[in-house]
Amino acid sequence: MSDIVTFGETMLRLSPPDSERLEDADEFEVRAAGAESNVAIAANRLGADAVWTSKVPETPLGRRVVGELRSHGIETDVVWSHRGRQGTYYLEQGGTPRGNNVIYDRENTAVSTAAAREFDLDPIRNARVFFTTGITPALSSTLRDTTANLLKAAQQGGTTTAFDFNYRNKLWSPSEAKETLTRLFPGIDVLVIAARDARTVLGFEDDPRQLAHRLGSQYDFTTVIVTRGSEGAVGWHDNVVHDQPAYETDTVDPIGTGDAFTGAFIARRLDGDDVPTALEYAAATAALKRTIPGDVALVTADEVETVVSEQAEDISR
Ligand SMILES: O=C(O)C(=O)C[C@H](O)[C@H](O)COP(=O)(O)O
Repeated sequence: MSDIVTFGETMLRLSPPDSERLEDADEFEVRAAGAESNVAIAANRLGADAVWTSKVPETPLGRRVVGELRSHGIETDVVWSHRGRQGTYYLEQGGTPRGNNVIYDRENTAVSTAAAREFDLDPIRNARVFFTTGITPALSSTLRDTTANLLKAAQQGGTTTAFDFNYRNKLWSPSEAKETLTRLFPGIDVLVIAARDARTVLGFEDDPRQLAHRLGSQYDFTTVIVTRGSEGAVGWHDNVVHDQPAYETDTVDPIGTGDAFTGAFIARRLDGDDVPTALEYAAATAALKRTIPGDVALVTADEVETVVSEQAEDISR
C-alpha cells in the first residue's frame, strides 16, 4: 500500500536558458513537468511513498519522462501506448514586466485517451491518498470521465481524495471548468484552490478566510486550502481557519511552487501533523522550490525543517 497515488499528464518542459526568447533560443533545457508528478515528488521528498500513474506513449519521449520521474525516487505505474503523442510545453521566463509565458503542445496525446478500465484500480483503492488536479479533466472528454471514475474508486476504497483545482485558462474557459470541476466536488475530501481561481472560475469574491470557510461548508470537504501566492495560504479544517504566511525567497523559477506546497502538505498530514503544522512545512517547501530550476521540488526534509525553524543562513559550512 502506498501513501499517495497521483494521476495526470506529465509533459516535457522545454525552456531556453536564462531569459532568452523562445523565438530566438538555440538551446532548450528539457525536464519532466506535470502537476501530479510534481506533487508526488514533493510528497516523496518529505517522506511519503509516492506513485505516479498515467498513460504514456511507448516512444523515446515517453520513456524519457518516465525515466526522469523514476530518477527522482517515485514509483511509476503507467499504461504504455502505441498511439498518441507525448505532451510538451515551452516556457519563456521573462521576469518583470515580460512575465513567464507557457505554450502548451498537448493535443492528441496518449494520456488524453486514458480510460479508467485500462488501469488496475487496486493501488488507488489501497492508497492512503489519491491526488489529481483540475488540469486532467481539462485535457479531453475521456479524461473528464476518467477523473470522476478514479475519484469514485478511491472513495469506495476508503482512500482520502485530494484535488488541486489548478485552473488553466489556455486549456478551457471558466464556465467549462466550473461545470466540470464542481461536479467532481462531492468526490473530494481535501481541496486546494488558488484564491485567483475561485474568483475567476467560481465567481467567489470573498476574502480568503471567508472563501475557505464557505467552500468547506457548502461542499462538504474535510479540508480546504486557499493559496494566495506571495501572501501565503489559509487552511480550513474542523470549522477552524488557519493563516499561513509565505516564507521569504529569492525566486529562480516559480513554476511548480503550488505543487511543492501541496505535495508537502499531504506528506505532513500523512505523517500525523495537524493542519497548521502541515501548512508551515508546505509553505517552507514552496519557498525552497522557488530557488530551484525546473518544475520539481528537489528539496530535502532537513532543508525544509531548517526553513521552518528559521535557521536558514546564506552559507552552510
Ligand atoms: O500547467 C500544467 O498543465 C502543468 O502541469 C505544468 C506545471 O508544471 C504545473 O502546473 C505547475 O504548477 P504550479 O505549481 O501552480 O506552478
